Amino acid sequence: MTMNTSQPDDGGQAEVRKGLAGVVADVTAISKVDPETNSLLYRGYPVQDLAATQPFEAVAWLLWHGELPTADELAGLRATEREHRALADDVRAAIDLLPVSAHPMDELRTAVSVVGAREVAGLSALDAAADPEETVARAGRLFAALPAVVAYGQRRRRGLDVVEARDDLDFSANLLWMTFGTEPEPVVVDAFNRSMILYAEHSFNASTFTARVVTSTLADVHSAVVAAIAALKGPLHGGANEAVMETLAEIGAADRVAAWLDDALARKRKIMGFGHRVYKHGDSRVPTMKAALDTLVEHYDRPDLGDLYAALESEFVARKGIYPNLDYPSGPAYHLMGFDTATFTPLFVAARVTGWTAHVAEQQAANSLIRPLSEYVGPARREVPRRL
Ligand SMILES: CC(=O)SCCNC(=O)CCNC(=O)[C@H](O)C(C)(C)COP(=O)(O)OP(=O)(O)OC[C@H]1O[C@@H](n2cnc3c(N)ncnc32)[C@H](O)[C@@H]1OP(=O)(O)O
Ligand SMILES: O=C([O-])CC(=O)C(=O)O
Repeated sequence: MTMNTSQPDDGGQAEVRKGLAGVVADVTAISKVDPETNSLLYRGYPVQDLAATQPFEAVAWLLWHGELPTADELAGLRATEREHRALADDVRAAIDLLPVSAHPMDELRTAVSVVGAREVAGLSALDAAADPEETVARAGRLFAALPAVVAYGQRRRRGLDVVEARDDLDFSANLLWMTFGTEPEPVVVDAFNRSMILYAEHSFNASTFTARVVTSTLADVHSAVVAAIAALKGPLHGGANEAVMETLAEIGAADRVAAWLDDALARKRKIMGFGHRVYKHGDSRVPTMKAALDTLVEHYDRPDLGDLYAALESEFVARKGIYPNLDYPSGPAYHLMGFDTATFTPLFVAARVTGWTAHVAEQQAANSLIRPLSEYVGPARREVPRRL
């Protein structure tokens, strides 16, 4: 039999790329991650410049439409966002069926399922898929609805009532308001807005790729987002921002870092918030988020947390040459803002839903079913034994 490298099941000649590492799976015009120049561009714009100058809503529009919005377009997006901010009764009822101890990522996954079922009720699966334009319209409504779910989750765990959305606040300030029920301070809103922009998009990461795989079967955008949330929950991906805070709490103080690391590395523990599949010399977004964290450390007068952060970073980088990723500064930043640790990854969802849905629309516009091959390594063909 002729060996054929494109048919690995036939002869084991294919190169297997474990974890698809280094594989270019498709083209995208949404973002460019360049580990060589340590840069990240959204539709051509450096992310740190967007974080310094734009409201998150404008970046959402940029990801969906390819250009920054005009004043009218931004006003239109903001009007839609405000219109769909309230916690819907069916979403609240579904969350209330879950145990209060449920992880908020599970609440969020459930909430998106409920919204999705409502959005496409009465449509066949084929019609539910929709076109990129309708997908972006649905994405706008979902983006607007998620902050109420995140806020309700944290408040429900704390035994507190829902706080109604406020029309006079932008996306970031309103999310903080609905979570804490207090007037958000501008310095906190600014740090939070930057975090949303930095988290919004990162090419073919695991959750975005998951969303594209689901989309490639012609499933609808809410199905793709449910799957993406599931992928993001894992601590090797979005769940790392929670794990960072657990690590910092476990260490406790800067002077305990060296001994803690001796033990953790001896036990081959992964140090959460460090390392990245693409960036091997540092994450392009960390300096911007670290600057936001520094502002919060000063604002809340928590130099102890700043010292602990710096000590773990310098000790781990010195020992392993592995650098922090975005989750490392985001975890303590969200902690200082007052979010429960379990709420951190849902905040990531509130941001990344923009990137995911931009990818869903891009996949729909030039679709091909995503279905790689595998190299079979199980038993050779054999006869089924006769029943005794
Ligand atoms: C928003 C995001 O999703 S960013 C990523 C968030 N995830 C984390 O912070 C979790 C911790 N980090 C990791 O687990 C990894 O760095 C990943 C999964 C992010 C990237 O992994 P990969 O590119 O597959 O690198 P891989 O896991 O093969 O690591 C290469 C080597 O560095 C080590 N390494 C990588 N990251 C870490 C870490 N955080 N702590 C300890 N060792 C690490 C690995 O153990 C491996 O060592 P080995 O060659 O001796 O076996
Ligand atoms: O790109 C990745 O592999 C992980 C990710 O989503 C990010 O860093 O924002």
